[in-house]
Amino acid sequence: MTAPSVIRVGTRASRLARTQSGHVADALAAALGREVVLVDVSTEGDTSSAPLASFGGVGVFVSALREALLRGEVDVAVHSLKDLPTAPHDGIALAAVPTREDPRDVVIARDGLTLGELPTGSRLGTGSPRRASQLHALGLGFVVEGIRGNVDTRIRKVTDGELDAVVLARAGIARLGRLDEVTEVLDPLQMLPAPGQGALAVECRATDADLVEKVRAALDDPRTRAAVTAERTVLADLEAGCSAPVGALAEVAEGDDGDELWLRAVALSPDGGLSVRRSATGTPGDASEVGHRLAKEMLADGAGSLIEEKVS
Ligand SMILES: NCc1[nH]cc(CCC(=O)O)c1CC(=O)O
Repeated sequence: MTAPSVIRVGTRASRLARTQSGHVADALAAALGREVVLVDVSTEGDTSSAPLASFGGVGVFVSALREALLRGEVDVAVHSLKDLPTAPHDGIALAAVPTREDPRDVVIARDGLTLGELPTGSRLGTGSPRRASQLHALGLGFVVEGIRGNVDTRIRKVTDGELDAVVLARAGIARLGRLDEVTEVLDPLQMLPAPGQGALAVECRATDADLVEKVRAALDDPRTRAAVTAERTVLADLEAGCSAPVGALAEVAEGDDGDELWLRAVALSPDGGLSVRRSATGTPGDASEVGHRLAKEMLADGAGSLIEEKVS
């Protein structure tokens, strides 16, 4: 028998992606006792500063890594789970969903301010329609400006005085070691995170059954997997029925009869003036069923028409 070969972990080249992939690589090396190396895979999303929507949305970050995986250039691909399209990809297995970071969004504002302390007319940066509509929904008269670029670039817009605040995922800030700059952690009651936020997706070629099994055994957290399954099921069903911004968060907690899953979701009109907000409970084993049930209820309650209700 030949010695086990090196495991190549593909990563985007941004500091956040390299940090995330580095953690996964270290954990794999420790669990499997194999040599693991990081391989940079550059994507159009990293090299272009054009609006994401103009070249296929956040899916561009994912597809370059998946292509490298399918071409056999890398053996494992690490993504931010919230960037993954909801439809499964042929030939790609979601080998592991590691334990999630805190999924909440945070504010980094000038002068240590919170959202409630920022004056009317403050300029807030976010490229996310979900964050923009939930910020508008607070009714505080914020001016929301579209921004993109990596996390460090976004924070610099506040430091440079170009913006009063930015809203970002706490998980990314934590992974970059910049939590001390956070001025407020947003309660999901006001700002429901993106489905899958704070979680990673570790993918392998589906044909690599042995590696899929080893990666799963080493890194998968069934509670996180159940939570993100529920969230992404809501997103997929709502995407099919409406194109409004969607937030969703599932939490798994120990109950009297085993683990319980609690799912909350919101769909909003772009100006935040209208929203459908619902919750549902079930068990982690029924994660998809809970998601389907909640989405069905939201669509029945008008989530599908939010986008048309846009007020000029
Ligand atoms: N939108 C891009 C993106 N994809 C994943 C993260 C952060 C890490 C995560 O949510 O897992 C970010 C930055 C952000 O939204 O602040």
